[in-house]
Amino acid sequence: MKYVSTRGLTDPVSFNEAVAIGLAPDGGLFLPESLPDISPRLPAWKNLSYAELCTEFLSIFATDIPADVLEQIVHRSYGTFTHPDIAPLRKIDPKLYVLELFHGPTLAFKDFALQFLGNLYGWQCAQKNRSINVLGATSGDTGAAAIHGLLGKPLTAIFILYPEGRVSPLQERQMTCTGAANVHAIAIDGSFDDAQRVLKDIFANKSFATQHNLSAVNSINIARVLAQSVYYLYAWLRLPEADREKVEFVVPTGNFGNVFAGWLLQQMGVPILGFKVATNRNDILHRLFTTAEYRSGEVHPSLAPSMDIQVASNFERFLYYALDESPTRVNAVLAQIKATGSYRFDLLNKSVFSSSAASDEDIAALIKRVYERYRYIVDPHTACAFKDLNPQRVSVVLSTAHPAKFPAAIHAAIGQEPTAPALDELKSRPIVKHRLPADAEAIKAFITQRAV
Ligand SMILES: Cc1ncc(COP(=O)(O)O)c(C=O)c1O
Ligand SMILES: N[C@@H](CCOP(=O)(O)O)C(=O)O
Repeated sequence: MKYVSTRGLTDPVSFNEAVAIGLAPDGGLFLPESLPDISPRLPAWKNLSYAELCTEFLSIFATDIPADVLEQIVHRSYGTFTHPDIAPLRKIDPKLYVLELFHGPTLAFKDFALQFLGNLYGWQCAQKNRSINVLGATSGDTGAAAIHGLLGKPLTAIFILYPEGRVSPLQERQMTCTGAANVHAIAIDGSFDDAQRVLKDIFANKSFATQHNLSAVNSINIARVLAQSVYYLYAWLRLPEADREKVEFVVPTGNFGNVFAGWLLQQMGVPILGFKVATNRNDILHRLFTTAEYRSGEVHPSLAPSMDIQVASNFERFLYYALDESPTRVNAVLAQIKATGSYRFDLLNKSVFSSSAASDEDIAALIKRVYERYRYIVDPHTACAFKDLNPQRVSVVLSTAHPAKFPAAIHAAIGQEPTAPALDELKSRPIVKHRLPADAEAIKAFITQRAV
């Protein structure tokens, strides 16, 4: 299987290369050169464990990794999860399920792909006997999960950019209290969008990226997306047949990586009826799916900080398919958005997406309502997904983070503070972080001094 860039100016590369480079040299995002039809395999996959299913699924894409190596990497990655089902699917109402994605080491859905990616990078480094410098941007959870995926790996340094004051205190502690010398948490002045823009600028500087063997942990990396597709598949296989036919996955959305991973699976023949994009007050994608106009705006802090995003990087991947896999058309649309800040699409009637946007007031009310109705505590991101559920469908809400990561918002809504031992132990550790401007030159100078 080869991987092509959404912008069409990069020669196709193998899975290992696409993972190692992260962002395509032409600034585009890698995608499989063609999507397989996996529908004939579904019956045989029904009773597989999470790790077995993941190995089967990824072996279709990671064709340049030996089968036994892939199997070991996958089993090691999900061995760190605390729930035996890895991604338990809980039925909380006749037409409502919650897919719990927070049983990994950092208590957020990012662990699914980043435990895998960390072990994959470890194998690549050992194979080639070379070091890598991993660069990521985070609004809270990717950074923590990437750091914990790479912690203790030899030949590796990790640089994570996050917006100062705009991640939850415990998310910040997960990134800054590791005590590891190869972890560099960099608080920048600005928003997550600023951090992501700087990151893309740095990756676009080919000589710098090559000189330092820069690798990406954000969902610009195709390994992230494919590893995240697996939990949709796992959940779909566990639904009763009658529910499968009506299922809509409801996905708290920021950078569009999570929901895109599910949509991609549908393109491979898994009969999923729809996807609901649940945003917070930063509702660019909700406006897009309701008005067909993409218009970027300013980012506003919210009670669901990891979704405080206006420039959703994986939207480019969706665009590629929506524009008939034509890089020329993708480039033209991106150029118009860059020049004018907006674009009107005529493609949305083809789409299976619906959407919602939750204000901070909504989030607090939804946490309370879900607790009162189901005795179930959801974190502020997951709460967004409970807004305006479609009564005609069976909803599977993706629970993207453990509520203990956001104790203040939960306490304000229901008067309780959920806890988790992994977070409690961080509270007494010293914070080590660096403050830098959201400026590519400043970050590059910092990386140059500390790269391995
Ligand atoms: C807890 C949580 N929920 C939802 C999201 C949004 O996911 P995505 O950026 O893949 O759309 C994030 C950030 O990625 C997150 O950390
Ligand atoms: N919400 C994310 C933002 C980065 O998203 P990614 O999926 O591209 O890594 C975060 O928690 O950092």
